[in-house]
Amino acid sequence: MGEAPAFFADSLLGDFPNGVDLKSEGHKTAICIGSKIYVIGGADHESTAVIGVQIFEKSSGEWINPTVLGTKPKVSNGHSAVLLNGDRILVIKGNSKSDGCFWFLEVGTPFIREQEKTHGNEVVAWSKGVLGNVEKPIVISGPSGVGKGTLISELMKEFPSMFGFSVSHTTRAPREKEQNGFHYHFSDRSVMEREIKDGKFLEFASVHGNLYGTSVEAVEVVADAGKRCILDIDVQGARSVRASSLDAIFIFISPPSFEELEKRLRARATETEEQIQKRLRNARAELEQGKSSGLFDHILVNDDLESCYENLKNILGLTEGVKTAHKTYPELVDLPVEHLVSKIDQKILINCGAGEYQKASDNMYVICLIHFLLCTQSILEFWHLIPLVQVCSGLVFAQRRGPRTDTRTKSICHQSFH
Ligand SMILES: Nc1ncnc2c1ncn2[C@@H]1O[C@H](COP(=O)(O)OP(=O)(O)OP(=O)(O)O)[C@@H](O)[C@H]1O
Ligand SMILES: Nc1nc2c(ncn2[C@@H]2O[C@H](COP(=O)(O)O)[C@@H](O)[C@H]2O)c(=O)[nH]1
Repeated sequence: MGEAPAFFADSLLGDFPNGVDLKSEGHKTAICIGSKIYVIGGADHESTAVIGVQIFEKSSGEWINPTVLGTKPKVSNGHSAVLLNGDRILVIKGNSKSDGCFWFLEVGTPFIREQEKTHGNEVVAWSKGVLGNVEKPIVISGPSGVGKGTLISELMKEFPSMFGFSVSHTTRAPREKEQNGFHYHFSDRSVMEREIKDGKFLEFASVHGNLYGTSVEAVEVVADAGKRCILDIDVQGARSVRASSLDAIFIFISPPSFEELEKRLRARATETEEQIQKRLRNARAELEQGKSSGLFDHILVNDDLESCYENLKNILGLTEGVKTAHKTYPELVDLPVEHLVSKIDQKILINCGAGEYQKASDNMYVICLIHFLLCTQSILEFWHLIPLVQVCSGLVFAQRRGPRTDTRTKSICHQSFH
């Protein structure tokens, strides 16, 4: 439990407007959700370089230091906060460029509740907002044993509130530590065949003698959680997704050599010798298709795990200093520390105040909150355009980050497979 001055706690027990700026406390903001008050600002209890979060429990009068997941925003000399949908807080840092000032603090979503079970403590999660980018799902393919799952785990560990894994269905038997509903939905062949006929799957394929498939629901569950979806599927599945309406980024993971692939598959010790032979035979075909089909936007060679992971983050625009491609919206603006924020439906109005020779509207911005949608680009453009009609200067905002890449622009990081 944390400590706070008694007069501060007393002021939180009274009525106050959500998002109130507690200037006397060093520009902390307070957001009340049920019996909890989230106080944002000041230094984090672990590092003075990042914005801190504390929870004041009104019923007991206690302060809680939550487990804070995700990349935390650096401290600033002022911010505003507005509650979205009861379980997410939008934090707007003042005195910073508009591409670095929008942050989400997730506080009561299903993801957070799940994490609280694991941590046995209150949990909150930060994620950075990005202007004008639509987050496409990420399809990761490559031969068995190349390290797809390892790379995806790294990504989920570093950005827990940003990405969600699409849990596939399979008819293969579970491995020792695999959990139904988490690693896969393990299914009987007859049941899965019927569900395929019923149109339940976005894609499916027979892989190494078993059926594997991505249900539409698996992708929707991730989208509903406001996260960017990651699919770990084979090349046949990637081709089907490419042909579907799901607009995704396609990444092929290649091994440094065939010998290394075999070594990894054997060292994992999850397959019988017969299965290993089958997977290696299929790997040759997958490597050919991965290199030649023009299906993949990016090919990454997973030689050294750390550098491959860095390359993956570069592609996804997650490395500091990397510019994401094709940012079409809008020009960057400097948001002052003093600004007023209000929320109307899915739009956030930011009033930065008028200068001496300006109209009030000259310094008004509108953010349209766009969640990742399982739909075509044109519908997203439509969403973009609606708020721009009525405002003087358009700031369009997509929750969570992700580069807008040219589809089929091929980048090959590291050396190609030999
Ligand atoms: N760069 C690397 N260097 C050495 N070992 C690695 C590297 N990347 C992953 N591994 C190891 O290789 C093995 C296979 O990795 P992983 O299970 O992630 O492969 P995969 O592509 O997901 O396989 P599958 O398609 O069968 O699920 C694991 O034991 C993992 O620890
Ligand atoms: N087409 C699909 N392929 C999938 C799906 N889920 C996993 N996979 C691929 O299967 C192999 C083997 O996986 P393993 O867990 O048995 O080692 C691997 O290449 C996966 O990418 C899916 O839903 N559709």
